[in-house]
Amino acid sequence: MTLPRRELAPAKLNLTLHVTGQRADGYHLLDSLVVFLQVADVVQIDAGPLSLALTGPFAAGLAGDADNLCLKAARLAGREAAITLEKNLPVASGIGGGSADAAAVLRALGCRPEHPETLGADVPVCLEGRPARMQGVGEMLTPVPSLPTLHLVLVNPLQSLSTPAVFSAMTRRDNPAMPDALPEFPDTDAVISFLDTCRNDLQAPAISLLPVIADCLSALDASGARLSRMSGSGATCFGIFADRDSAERAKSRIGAENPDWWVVASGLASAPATH
Ligand SMILES: C[C@@](CO)(OP(=O)(O)O)[C@H](O)COP(=O)(O)OP(=O)(O)OC[C@H]1O[C@@H](n2ccc(N)nc2=O)[C@H](O)[C@@H]1O
Ligand SMILES: Nc1ncnc2c1ncn2[C@@H]1O[C@H](COP(=O)(O)OP(=O)(O)O)[C@@H](O)[C@H]1O
Repeated sequence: MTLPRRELAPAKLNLTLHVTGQRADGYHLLDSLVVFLQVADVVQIDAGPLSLALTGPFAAGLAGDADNLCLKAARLAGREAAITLEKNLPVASGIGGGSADAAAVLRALGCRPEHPETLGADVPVCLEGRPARMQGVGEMLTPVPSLPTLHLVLVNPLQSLSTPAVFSAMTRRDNPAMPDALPEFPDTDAVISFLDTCRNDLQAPAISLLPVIADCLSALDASGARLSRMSGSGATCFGIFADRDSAERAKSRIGAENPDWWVVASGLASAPATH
């Protein structure tokens, strides 16, 4: 391994998130179409004893403590590493930043642990870094038909929401799964037609706890999104736009009208080079 080594930690987006049941241990069974975005944290690994330095706009949202998922990942890999994390993604926001960071550290260290899910339910899918259907509690991954270029805008109100609290606020836990076979996605219309038949079952409970999420979705709709939805347990919402220009215009408009929100335009990430 040549050092320093730099690895992107792309944001994870749940285009769909069906909650289909609950295990005896309380964890919920999911059926989710997951993609990865160009917007990303960045992990750098240098030689040295295990340490973590934080930079970037959301560094202050994280204590650089032993619980950081970057350090947990290096410990799981059994490796010493001086890690620098550029934190560009808002923390605890439904786009898997912590899981993405852990996966990026494992990729940078060339480590494929047997049980990456011990770091978090989203770590296995982030380690793959490719669009996937994610089932079980995150451990069952199936590759999905290739996706067209998507023009997305992400909106987060920068108010925190606890993942366990959102799961607890669900009124129904045995919702229908996605169809057994996913369709082909030749273009954006095909993606949107399919997504229109799907849901994020955590969206309504998240809005009941944090009503501003409904305002994020309305802002995306009012700015021309062809589809808007929440990702993960929130609070980040995404809109799919017809082309790059309309996505950029929507980003500028929503950002100008809501200066306290995090608003970015992003396409899909390419799959990680190192694997
Ligand atoms: C909901 C999802 C969907 O992709 O995304 P995020 O909102 O985190 O981005 C993930 O499954 C989250 O995965 P992750 O963030 O790794 O969850 P964990 O830290 O393992 O779990 C946090 C807590 O959420 C609840 N939890 C989580 C996952 C799951 N399938 N069922 C649950 O009930 C449990 O109470 C658990 O203790
Ligand atoms: N490197 C990290 N980046 C983000 N969160 C982290 C990290 N390490 C630990 N955490 C903790 O993990 C939790 C989940 O954060 P994150 O993965 O960003 O959100 P989500 O699971 O909603 O997608 C947060 O409460 C945070 O304190």
